Amino acid sequence: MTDIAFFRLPGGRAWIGQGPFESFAEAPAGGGVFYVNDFDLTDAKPWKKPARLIEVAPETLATTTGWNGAQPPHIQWAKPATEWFKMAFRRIRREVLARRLEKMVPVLTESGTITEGDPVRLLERVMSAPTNTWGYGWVNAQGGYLGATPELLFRLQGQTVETMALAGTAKPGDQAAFLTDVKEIEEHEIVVRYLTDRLSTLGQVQREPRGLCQTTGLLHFQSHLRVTLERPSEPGALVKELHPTPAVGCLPREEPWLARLREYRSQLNVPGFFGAPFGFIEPGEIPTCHVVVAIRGMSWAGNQAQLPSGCGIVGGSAFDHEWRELRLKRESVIAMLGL
Ligand SMILES: C=C(O[C@H]1C=CC=C(C(=O)O)[C@@H]1O)C(=O)O
Repeated sequence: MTDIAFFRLPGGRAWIGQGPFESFAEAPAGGGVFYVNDFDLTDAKPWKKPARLIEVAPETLATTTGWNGAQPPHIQWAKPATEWFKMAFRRIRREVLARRLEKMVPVLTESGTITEGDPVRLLERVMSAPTNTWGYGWVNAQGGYLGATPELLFRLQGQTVETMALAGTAKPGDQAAFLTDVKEIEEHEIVVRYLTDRLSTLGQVQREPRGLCQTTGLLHFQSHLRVTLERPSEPGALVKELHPTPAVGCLPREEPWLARLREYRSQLNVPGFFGAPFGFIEPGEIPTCHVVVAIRGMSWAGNQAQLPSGCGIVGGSAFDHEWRELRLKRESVIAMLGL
C-alpha cells in the first residue's frame, strides 16, 4: 500500500498526499506539504512532501486512492480499566490543590481488535465529518491514525496568526448549566491566558468573547484569538511556541511538569499522535498554513486499535465527572467514524 497523508479543511476542501514522502526540517517553499509529528515533537524533519498531491472531494476520494479492495473495518473495543488513570488523576489533583500546578490533561486509551477490514476506509468518514472540524490522517502499510478535530493550533496567512482556545466540555442538552459552570469556565480561561501570554511576544493579541462549539455529541467553550506578527515567523517555530497548549498539555508548561505528563502518557499507553500538531500548507504563491491538534481520532498498528481521549484536571475536577467526559469524547469519535 502507498503511504498516505490526508487533510480536510472545515469548508470541505481536502488533499491526499501519496508517498514516498520527502522530509524537511523547515517548510519547503511552494506549499503542498504536510506537518506530521508526535506529541513530544521527536521528528526533527516533520514537514513531509508527498510524491503526488491530489485535491479530493467526497465523491472522488475512493476512486483517487483505490483502497486496493480494502473493506471498512470492524473493531471490537475492550472496556478501559480505571486503576492507572485514577492514580494519575489523584496525583494531578493533589498538585493542583497544593497550587504547584494549574492544570494537566491525562489521557485514557481504549484498546480494540480489528477483526476484519482496513481502517484506511475510515478516511471516507473523516471526509464527511462535521464542517466545523479539520480532518487529518497518516497511514502506512503497518498502521496509522486519523480523525476529525475541532481544535485549531493556528492558521498562518501572511503575517496573521489565528488560533483558538478550546476547553471545557458538556453534553449539548446541558447547555444552560454549562454556560455558568465555574469549573468549566476556569478550565477554558487557563487556555486563553496561556495563548494570550505566548502570542503577546509576537504582536498585539485580539481575543473574541467566549463562545460555544458543538461537534458530534459534545459542547465546548471556544474563544478565537488573533495576532498580527511584528516579524515574519516560520510555521515550525510557531508550533514550538504554542504546543502543547493546556488544552492537551499542562500549565505551567515547564520541563518538570512536561516530564510528568510524558510519564503518565507512557504509563497509560497513549499513542504518540494524540494531542500532537498535524498540519498542511496549501499549495500556492502565498500559501496558508493550517496546524490542528490531533484529538478525536484513533490509531492502529497491525490489528490493534487505540482510541484515546483526554480531560483537563483543575482544582474543581471530580473523578466520576471526568470519567464520564472521557467516555463521551470516545463515543463521539465512534459515532463520527460510524464504528
Ligand atoms: C483532550 C480532548 O479535548 C480537548 C478539547 C476540548 C475540550 C477539552 C476538555 O474539556 O478537557 C480538551 O481540552 C479530547 O477530546 O480528548
